[in-house]
Amino acid sequence: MKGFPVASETHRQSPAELVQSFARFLIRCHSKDLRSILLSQDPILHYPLVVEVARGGPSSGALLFSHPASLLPLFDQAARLSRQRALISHFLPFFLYFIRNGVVLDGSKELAGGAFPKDFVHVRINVGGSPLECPETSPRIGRLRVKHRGILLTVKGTVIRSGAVKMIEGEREYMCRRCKHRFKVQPELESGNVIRLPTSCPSKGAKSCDGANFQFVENSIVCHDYQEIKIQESAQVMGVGSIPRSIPIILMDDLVDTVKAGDDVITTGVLSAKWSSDLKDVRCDLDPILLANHVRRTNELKSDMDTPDDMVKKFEQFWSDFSDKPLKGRNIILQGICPQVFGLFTVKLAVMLTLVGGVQHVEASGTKVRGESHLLLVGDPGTGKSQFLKFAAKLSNRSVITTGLGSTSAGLTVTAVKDGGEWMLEAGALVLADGGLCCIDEFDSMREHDRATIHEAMEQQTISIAKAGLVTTLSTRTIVFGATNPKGQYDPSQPLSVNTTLSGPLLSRFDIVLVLLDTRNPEWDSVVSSHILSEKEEQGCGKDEEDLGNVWSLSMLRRYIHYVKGRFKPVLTEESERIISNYYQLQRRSAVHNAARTTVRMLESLIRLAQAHARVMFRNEVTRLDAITAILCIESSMTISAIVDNLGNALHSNFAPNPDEEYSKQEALILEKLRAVR
Ligand SMILES: Nc1ncnc2c1ncn2[C@@H]1O[C@H](COP(=O)(O)OP(=O)(O)OP(=O)(O)O)[C@@H](O)[C@H]1O
Ligand SMILES: [Zn+2]
Repeated sequence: MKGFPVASETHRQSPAELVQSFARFLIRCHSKDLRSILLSQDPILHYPLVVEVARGGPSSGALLFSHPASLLPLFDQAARLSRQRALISHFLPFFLYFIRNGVVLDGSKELAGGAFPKDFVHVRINVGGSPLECPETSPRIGRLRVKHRGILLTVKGTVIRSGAVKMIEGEREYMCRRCKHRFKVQPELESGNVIRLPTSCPSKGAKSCDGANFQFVENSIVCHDYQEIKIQESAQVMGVGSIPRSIPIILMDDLVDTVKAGDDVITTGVLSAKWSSDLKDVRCDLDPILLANHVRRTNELKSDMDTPDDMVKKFEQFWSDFSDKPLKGRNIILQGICPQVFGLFTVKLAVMLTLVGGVQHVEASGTKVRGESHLLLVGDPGTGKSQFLKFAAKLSNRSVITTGLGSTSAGLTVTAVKDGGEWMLEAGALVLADGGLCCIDEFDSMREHDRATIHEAMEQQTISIAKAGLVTTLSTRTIVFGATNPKGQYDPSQPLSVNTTLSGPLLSRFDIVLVLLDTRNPEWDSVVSSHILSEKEEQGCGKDEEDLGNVWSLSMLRRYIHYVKGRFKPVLTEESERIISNYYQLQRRSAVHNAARTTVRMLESLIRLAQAHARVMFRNEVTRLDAITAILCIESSMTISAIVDNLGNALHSNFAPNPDEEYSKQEALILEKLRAVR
């Protein structure tokens, strides 16, 4: 950062000199920001002035890192001073004009040129990409220790709780009754923002005054907007078995209400401590708390997986090798899903289509139709459901694994909790998985309060809440992958809402519902047992991870899913549109159709699944193949009366030796049935 006062200089300078050198730096490197603050209309708003440490050498940040508490207020003072200077340099032309034309300024608040003086400018330090982003200054939350107290730190995490925005007193002025010396007092964070008066007069005049009687100066209170949030380190960056730690953070002024529960944030601030609330017979502790100087939301930056060009070329080469047998190519990719589980082709296809998803769009009426698909596995014990949940979580760049009860008091959606006497909103699994995948085992064990909110969360992808004075709407653009056991012995003659404790409307939110019935099929059992005993994975994992001819590795699958989701926005061809609409009409007409399932929601599911299949096939166009495959997925979903009756139990579905030939037979069958719809 050219012109930024470096450590050696600043150690020798007095605070006043420091303010001057900071002001010179701000005018030199941030005059545009200062000018835009000047020209903003609202004179009492708090304005952030973001300073990028990355544009300066390590020494410039080092001082700020070690003495933030003393330097940051000087930096704010410098911002005000530099704003005044910018104010002057901005108005010089106007002043000269007024003088030349004898115009007298009436001293009104609005100065010439539409600028207003601003008293609240806060310098925000962005350490992104700078040497201050090293482990010592950017430790994991679980690694914060006493040695970090008082230094400028940067921590990453997900907002799990957010409190109400309040107002606190930031400063009061008093006057010594004896020597009339005026001084300001700030609240003590450690004792819950209590303002304590000094025991004796703090004046440093020639004659020391030992006055202890002070008078409050009217209208000298400076208030600040104030909000407490809590962030938790992402479980994904930790090793298995470690517990994600959390830390409360204080947001003030322009930082309040800038983040919501579920957001991924990078926060720079000063680590301090606060006495825990004094409860009877409970030892008081000093709880760490971070006083935020700058908060960056990183939700949009979530996908940190860029696909290098040589990888894209490999994918393109793979598909040109399989141009004549596309489904053979597709099945090689699918065999990389949960390779330790033998067969279950239908489940692996459904998992892939769910993770890839369709294209979100907004209808003419303005309603947003979600692009994310949801998948539910209903199966007997020991059919591999949890294996798929865990594997799917590893395939997503953001995922939360939980049970229907939820792993925190917030459950699956969101709840209001009392924390240190404060009401705060606590984010549940669906909010924490926003933009990613939420795997929910024992899905039917969901608590009542979640059953009501999960409908909105899965379809509108938002959760509106108004509890304890906290009113907000949180986003849940989350893929839901649920697993549950049937209630007692599965009865194929009964609808799913009877075989599970899940209501029709909730089941209709799932694009695919697969039932894995353990029908004790002897030859299937022998195949699976020899597979498990031989410890070999289906067709063995490719020796060379990069060789796409073998079964794909987990990291290759992750890259592929991330890449096709970002690159392709598949559009339906006329033929695929006609096939999907004919199938939908056929289902609507079928005598035993399941009303809860054959709704417009099923049509949207078909479109999403067909788009997802087009993406898996590396295409930007939804063809007949994709439409028919989407129909076959819905047909295997035991929640409707299938028109193709030989699809059989998803648990015993295996990979066909010649999938392209197998598919042509199924396609002929489906098209035959659809011909009847005219
Ligand atoms: N088709 C299969 N091939 C290989 N292993 C299998 C297959 N089906 C199940 N298993 C094995 O059976 C064990 C049980 O699987 P898992 O725990 O996923 O079952 P589940 O359906 O989640 O059971 P529950 O409903 O009780 O949680 C796992 O070790 C899994 O690898
Ligand atoms: Zn005094």
